[in-house]
Amino acid sequence: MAAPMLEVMPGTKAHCKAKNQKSRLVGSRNVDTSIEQPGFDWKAFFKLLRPDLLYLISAVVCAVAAAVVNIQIPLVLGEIVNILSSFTRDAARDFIQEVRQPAMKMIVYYALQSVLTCTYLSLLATVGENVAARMRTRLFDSLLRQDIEFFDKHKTGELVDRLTSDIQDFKSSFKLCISQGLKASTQAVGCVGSMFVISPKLTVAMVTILPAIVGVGTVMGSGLRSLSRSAQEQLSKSTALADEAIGNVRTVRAFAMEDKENELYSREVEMARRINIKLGLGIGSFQGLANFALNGIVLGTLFTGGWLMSKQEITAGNLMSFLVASQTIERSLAQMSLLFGNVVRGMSAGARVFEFINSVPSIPLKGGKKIAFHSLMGNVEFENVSFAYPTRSEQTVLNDFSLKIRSGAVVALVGLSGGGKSTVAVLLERFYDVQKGKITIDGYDLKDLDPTWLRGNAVGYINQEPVLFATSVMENIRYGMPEASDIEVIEAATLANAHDFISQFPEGYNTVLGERGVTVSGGQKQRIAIARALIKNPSILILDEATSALDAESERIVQEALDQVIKGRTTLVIAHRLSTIRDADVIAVVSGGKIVEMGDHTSLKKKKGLYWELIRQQEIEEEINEFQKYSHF
Ligand SMILES: Nc1ncnc2c1ncn2[C@@H]1O[C@H](COP(=O)(O)OP(=O)(O)OP(=O)(O)O)[C@@H](O)[C@H]1O
Repeated sequence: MAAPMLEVMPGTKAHCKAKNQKSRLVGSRNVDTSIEQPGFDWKAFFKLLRPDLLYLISAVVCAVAAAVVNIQIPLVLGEIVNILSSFTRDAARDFIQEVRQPAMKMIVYYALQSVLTCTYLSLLATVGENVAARMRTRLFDSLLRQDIEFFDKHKTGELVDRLTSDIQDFKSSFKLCISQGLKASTQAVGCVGSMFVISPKLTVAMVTILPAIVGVGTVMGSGLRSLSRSAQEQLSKSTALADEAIGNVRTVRAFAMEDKENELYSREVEMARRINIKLGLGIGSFQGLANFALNGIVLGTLFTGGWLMSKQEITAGNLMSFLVASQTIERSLAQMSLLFGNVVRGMSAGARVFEFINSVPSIPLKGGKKIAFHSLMGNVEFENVSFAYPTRSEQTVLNDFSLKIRSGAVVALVGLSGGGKSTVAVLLERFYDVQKGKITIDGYDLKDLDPTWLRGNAVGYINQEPVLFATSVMENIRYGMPEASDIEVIEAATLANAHDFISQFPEGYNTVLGERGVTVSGGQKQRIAIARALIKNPSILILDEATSALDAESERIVQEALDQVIKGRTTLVIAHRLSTIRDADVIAVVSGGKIVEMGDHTSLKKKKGLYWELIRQQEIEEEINEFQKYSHF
């Protein structure tokens, strides 16, 4: 019977657009500022700072000392002005003689100030770099220890952003805070003190208006802080998007999605731009208002000071000193207001970094029982396991799932897509903990076994798309057992049917693979991955669709390698192509998170159940493939 045909007229466009066309960004497009932001963890920060405490204290002392010297300068300046003005009345005295002492004092202060500035800046640079490096390594360490669930929730770009720009922001804000903030605040306080000595009346008049200015500043500040957080979140989002597109550039190219990706990225960047402009306007207004207030103070000082001078209460030199001191305060406060935006940014960046540093995974990497190699039999059992992925807790993937794999047996899991086969594999690796029931190896609950031992020694995992690293073939295989010798690497490669093709590379085992191993074919990549899993000599092997991404010839070669390596090991094979599992001791058919049929190939085929259906389906697919292959003749 002829298949019904869809007639397409020339020039007709098929419109199959979804009603609400969505992108891969849906659900994460808007910055939700209502989400509670983490507070800055001072305790964790001081812990990081502790090794450099001596440097920091020295830097603080030098910064404060430089500020104190700065406070002295207006006083000496006042002294000089008083001498100068006395010469307008009585010019017969020796000017050099009288001005020498305050001038020398001034030179010493200037020299001291530059030495102190150089010292505290160098010390601060050291402390800043040390703290940032410590922060980076702690954060990276903490990220690598997080549950797999954590990586389901966070995008790679977002995490990389915390490692790079957040730490950079925090470091520069920290350095500025000490170098400029501390210096400026000491100067401001010190100058207020010396102004009080010069003229209490004038100082009191000036200081009374300060609380109002500080109050307005605080209110504006808290608004700017939350805006700054939103800006950073949004920027992380756009970085995550770019990271995903660049990291998967082949898929982007294959679907000709460059323009679409660019459009998506531009949209996110546009949002970041808008928030940042808003933030810039906020910081600008803040600084503008601060400048206005400070200039008002200068004018007020001149006015009040002039009035006091007219009443002979202060001298011209005193007013000069007062003005220079008030200008130093002005400069300091202006510096502090400039610093403000930076500190806001730095604090929220730091809070975000500490949030991840402090995040404790529910499955620790280490701790628990290790079964000695010679007594590890490899009996695996799933006992009434129920499981839902934490990010989708409402969807039960495994429902009262039970499966027993005796030591050395090859058990194949087959079934419809989405039935939960790969989930069985990731649970055996303990990437997630089950919510009900238990999984045991040789009778030990997986939760009582050391996870590092489990993944590093007991279980070998090979999946459909193994990821290799951008290093040599030798190092990629050694990744399975870092202490392995070159000979052991070659032995593993030989067992995995990989030695011959590796030897044919001009640089053999030293050939460097591209990022994620893009410079080798799928079949070669798979065999290197098999060697990498084999080198740790695991007792239990999981082959998750290990050959399904390969063409027929590569599949045959890789299958040959796998046949070799599964011998004597408990093996869980997850497969779509039923032809690859004909040698399995037991075939378990999974559907709806349960095993619905179990037996060997012949018995299952006789039952005419789901397995039989799958075989029929595959035969039909193979027929269609064959037909398509030759249809062009
Ligand atoms: N990390 C995850 N977070 C949330 N849900 C997931 C996750 N991984 C898989 N799922 C969901 O769990 C269900 C089972 O997926 P699983 O990968 O185990 O199926 P499968 O039988 O191996 O399918 P296939 O044969 O297509 O690989 C699916 O509905 C899938 O969408």
